[in-house]
Amino acid sequence: MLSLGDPHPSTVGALSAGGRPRLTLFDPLVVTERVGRVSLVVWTLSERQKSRRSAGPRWIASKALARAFPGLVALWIVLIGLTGALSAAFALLVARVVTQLPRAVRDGFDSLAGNDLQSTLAAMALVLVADAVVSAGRVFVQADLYRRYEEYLLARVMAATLSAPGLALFEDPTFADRIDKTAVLAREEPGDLVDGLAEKWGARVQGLASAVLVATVWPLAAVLLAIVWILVGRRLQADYRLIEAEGGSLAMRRAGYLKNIALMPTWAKELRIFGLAGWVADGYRRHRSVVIDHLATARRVNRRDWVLLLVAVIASNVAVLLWAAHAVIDGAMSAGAVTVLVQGLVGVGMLANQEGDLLIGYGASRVPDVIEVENAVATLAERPAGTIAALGAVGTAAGLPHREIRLEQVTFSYPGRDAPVYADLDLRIEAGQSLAIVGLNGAGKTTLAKLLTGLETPQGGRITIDGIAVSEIDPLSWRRGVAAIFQDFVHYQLSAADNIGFGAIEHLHDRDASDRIVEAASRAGAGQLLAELPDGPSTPLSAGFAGGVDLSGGQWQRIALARAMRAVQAGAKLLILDEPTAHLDVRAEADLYDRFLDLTHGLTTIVISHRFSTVRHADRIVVLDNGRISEDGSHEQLVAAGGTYARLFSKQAMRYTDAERTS
Ligand SMILES: Nc1ncnc2c1ncn2[C@@H]1O[C@H](COP(=O)(O)OP(=O)(O)OP(=O)(O)O)[C@@H](O)[C@H]1O
Repeated sequence: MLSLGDPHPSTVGALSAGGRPRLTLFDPLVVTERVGRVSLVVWTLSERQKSRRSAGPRWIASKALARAFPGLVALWIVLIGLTGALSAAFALLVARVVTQLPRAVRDGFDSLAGNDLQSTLAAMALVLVADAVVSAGRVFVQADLYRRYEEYLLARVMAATLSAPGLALFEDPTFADRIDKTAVLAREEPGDLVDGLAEKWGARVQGLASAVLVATVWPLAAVLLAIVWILVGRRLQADYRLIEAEGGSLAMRRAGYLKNIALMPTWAKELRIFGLAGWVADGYRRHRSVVIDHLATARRVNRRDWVLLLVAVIASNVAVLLWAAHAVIDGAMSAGAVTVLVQGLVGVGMLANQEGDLLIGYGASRVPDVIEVENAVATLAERPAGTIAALGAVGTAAGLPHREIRLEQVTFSYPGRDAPVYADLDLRIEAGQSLAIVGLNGAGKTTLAKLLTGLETPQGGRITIDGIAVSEIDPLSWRRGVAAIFQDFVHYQLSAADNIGFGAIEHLHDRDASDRIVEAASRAGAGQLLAELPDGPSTPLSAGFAGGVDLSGGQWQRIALARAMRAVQAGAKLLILDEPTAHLDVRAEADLYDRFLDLTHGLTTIVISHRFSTVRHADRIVVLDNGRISEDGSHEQLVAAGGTYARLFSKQAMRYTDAERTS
């Protein structure tokens, strides 16, 4: 234990039995402290209550960090603690030098006092070396923890969102918001939590070490200063958290969204055409200013507290210094004790440091959402018992359907929507046949495709494939047997080969993969397109990449069809195409359908389309109207029936004839 020479007896002597300074000069402060004590306690409790309410994410994130890397976190805490201890030790040694130096100068450096001084200087050198080593270790461990924590969290985010078995999670407004937030995490720096914690706890340890220094001279002063600075810190923290709680973070998100609109090339066309640039810039400024206003409001609302706290800080520091000066004049306090006291006074203010809090809040803000999404995914992923039994010894859905797909009394509503898309829908789709689904916008055509692929689960009734309920089939196994291209298919900013090869990802690196991709492309009418790309199938499909090209809507559609064809090559037996020819010109569409029967021979195909030139090729057509099947039959049968189909068909046919006449 390092001692300070002999400041203590005199210091202790400066205190009365009750621990109160005997100097009457400080009585007003003590009185003020007593008068204010009750209100300060009440205020502290209410602040604690407030901060506890918003401390959730911080606590959850810190717990996640500690659980993920217990060893590294323990080492990091020890190093932070050591930094504080070493700085306190250094301050004590400085005070010791101040005490020993005059005696050593008086008696000479070979004297006993000189030897004492030399030992103290050697100890200081040791502390400095130890501090350098500990600080370097801390920086290293912290950087490592930062990187590992980010990787760990991003892996959790990706695992959680990617393992969601269907779309239910994305379509539930509560979870859609959460998923949005977790996705944002990938672009942020969640590791800031580590830096924030280091900053916050580093400051606390330093402040505490300084308070201990003050306490070695005057314990009551240490307690008083610590309380005042902690209250200042709490006020600062409450102000920052007020911004978060009262819409500051929402405004930040909105500002971030507008910033993305302004900077993303995909938005560039609309921004210019509709003249939205000014609106975006204004909105961005407005939302940013909300954050600043919140801060200003918080400061205004708490002005009285701030004045009180400032007075308390100044008064307590001045009081302690005056008391020290008085004690020195009285000869009751040594130079060493004064040195310790002054160093402690400066450092104890670190207890109010809240810089880390913002970083912690920033780094931790999304973690509860990640956990919520994980929990929701885990609940959704629980499959009913009997999955394997239902599929028999094979245990796979590949190759199905052999017989039929059947929807029995299917009821389905989207979360947050009152009206069901389907109520008691019955439909039997014969295996090996082509079925076209038509209907007005919003009739439920795409929803049907989502239900058949198991992306959505009906709330009532059941969907069976050869008698096995889709809900009982492993979704991965089922989807491997389905080739589906939705209206909003993904334009992967990757090579054309990857865009097509993703139809059978498990064969992407097969030796004959390139040949199969070229074959799938030519079956989908994209052979020439592929051949004309600057670098053939290896060409990136985005001008944003070196050597890349942008495709037209129709060209993208051919690539998507080629992707479906690649899945069919790999064994998919159900082909679902949602508006497959919407972007194709009339000739390309006719060309595709000339070969369509050939391409889809033996497959169960479901085509959703508004184009009757596409639809009429199907073996069977059903008309969806308000979630019900209103007409069912072949093109000829439905035209002859003279219902909705016939009416819509003749309207479209007339439009085409008019268009042909005028062209
Ligand atoms: N994710 C969703 N969340 C809530 N409602 C949805 C969602 N997707 C679709 N809907 C609603 O469900 C109904 C059926 O939509 P669906 O996309 O199946 O229609 P559609 O017949 O394919 O329409 P379109 O011809 O315009 O593509 C519509 O009323 C639509 O607003």
